[in-house]
Amino acid sequence: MKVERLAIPDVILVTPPRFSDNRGFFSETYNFDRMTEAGINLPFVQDNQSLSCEKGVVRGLHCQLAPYEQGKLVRVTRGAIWDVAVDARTGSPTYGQWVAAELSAENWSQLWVPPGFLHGFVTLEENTEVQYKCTSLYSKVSERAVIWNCPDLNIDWPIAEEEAILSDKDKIAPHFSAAKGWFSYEK
Ligand SMILES: Cc1cn([C@H]2C[C@H](O)[C@@H](COP(=O)(O)OP(=O)(O)O[C@H]3O[C@H](C)C(=O)[C@H](O)[C@H]3O)O2)c(=O)[nH]c1=O
Repeated sequence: MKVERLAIPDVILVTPPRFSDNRGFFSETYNFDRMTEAGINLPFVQDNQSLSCEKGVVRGLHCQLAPYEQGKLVRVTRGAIWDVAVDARTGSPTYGQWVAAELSAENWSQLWVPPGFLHGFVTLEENTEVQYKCTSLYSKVSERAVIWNCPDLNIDWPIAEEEAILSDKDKIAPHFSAAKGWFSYEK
């Protein structure tokens, strides 16, 4: 399995092997030993799947506060996304910095977004299906959001603001300054 630590090294891009033949393909999309070797070693308790019908759908930037902070292992089974992780851990040397990767059904890559990060993506194709494993259960009361195009973060989204398709909730999310103290950094 290909493993790449991104510019924020706690965020890891993995690409499991895919075995093709005349019938199609087979892939172990999650293997505990291989993911542990790659540095993704928290237990998962919930699988999520979302379908975004249009190109330009933006979901995020979201997280859940302790004790429900979530690590997420994100993959795309149809279409493509530009997946973003923002370091929200107060005291981190990369606090307020972001990394991104294109995940698609074609490249088969998965992104590990650790607890303490905000997560969001924009779809690059219509009818994009995203599946992700979470290390904590959903807790509506623990959910927090930061506006996707926050000027404090300066994320280089591959779409114009006017093209973004957002939920009502995401349209009114606060700036990143609201995230101070949400998470703390442990070396
Ligand atoms: C996240 C979640 C949502 N829901 C329900 C709550 C709403 O009735 C409905 C849609 O939720 P929401 O609009 O928050 O879905 P997204 O905008 O895709 O949120 C996700 O977007 C970004 C990319 C994330 O990383 C998070 O996993 C998550 O916040 O699903 C549940 O029942 N369980 C859940 O775990």
